[in-house]
Amino acid sequence: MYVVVNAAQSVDGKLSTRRREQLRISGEEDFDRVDRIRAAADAVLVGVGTVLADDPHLTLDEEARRVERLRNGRPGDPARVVVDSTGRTPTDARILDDAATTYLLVSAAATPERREELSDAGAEVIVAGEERVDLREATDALEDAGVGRLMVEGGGEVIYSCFAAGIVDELQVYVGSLVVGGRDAPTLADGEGFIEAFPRLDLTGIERLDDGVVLSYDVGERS
Ligand SMILES: NC(=O)c1ccc[n+]([C@@H]2O[C@H](COP(=O)([O-])OP(=O)(O)OC[C@H]3O[C@@H](n4cnc5c(N)ncnc54)[C@H](O)[C@@H]3O)[C@@H](O)[C@H]2O)c1
Ligand SMILES: Nc1nc(=O)c(N)c(NC[C@H](O)[C@H](O)[C@H](O)COP(=O)(O)O)[nH]1
Repeated sequence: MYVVVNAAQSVDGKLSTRRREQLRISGEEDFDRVDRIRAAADAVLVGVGTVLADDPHLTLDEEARRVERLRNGRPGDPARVVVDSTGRTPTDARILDDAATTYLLVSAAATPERREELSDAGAEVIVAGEERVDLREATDALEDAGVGRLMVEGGGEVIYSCFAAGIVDELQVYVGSLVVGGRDAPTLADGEGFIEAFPRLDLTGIERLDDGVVLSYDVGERS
């Protein structure tokens, strides 16, 4: 499976404010770029923290659907995926509407009753891991379900875990021209943090978009 991570951050590396409210960092041109990455993916993944904070829909806008998906010969929207150990995704979350298939990656910590409620709400529930979701096992299961290209849209906890699991091939970061600050505001990679063997990146592109810049990287070995 090929995994591309995309996020928008402030110049000081924050994905949102310390209140974890959705913050518009991207401009129109950057949201169009995000749509193109979504369109090229078989599935778009977020953490349950993002679902609870933003209630995202994760579908394509009309233009991207028309131009990108049909051109790739794959009409419709990519699947949506939530990393959600205990199944905290609300059954009325926008991500569980019938606009596209939605996989909920839970762990053994999600009760059978909760798994059933989420299946009844329309989710395809995949169990991987004991406490937290085991991302390697879960992405293998997604690959078996036909997901060859996965876009990870955040948030910071999940992006860190994807790097820690060694599953990221490419990173695209939009750096918006603002300072958010706050030691408790989510950053591009939260989690425990690396203290040795850091993921090393090869810078493959720099592009000015709106008032900010898109940095593109291929992900190399940890060292
Ligand atoms: N600017 C952007 O591009 C962007 C993108 C997405 C989210 N956001 C923002 O990020 C914030 C949410 O990010 P977050 O870091 O709180 O949450 P997150 O979306 O990264 O979800 C993290 C949660 O997922 C669950 N989880 C289960 N297994 C896990 C595993 N193996 N690794 C990591 N998490 C696992 C845990 O409950 C954990 O708390 C919101 O404020 C949202 O607006 C910004
Ligand atoms: N690229 C990008 N720039 C931003 O300025 C911003 N705030 C996000 N945030 C990503 C987060 O995951 C959002 O929840 C989804 O972008 C919402 O997706 P929908 O529009 O509901 O499909 N992403």
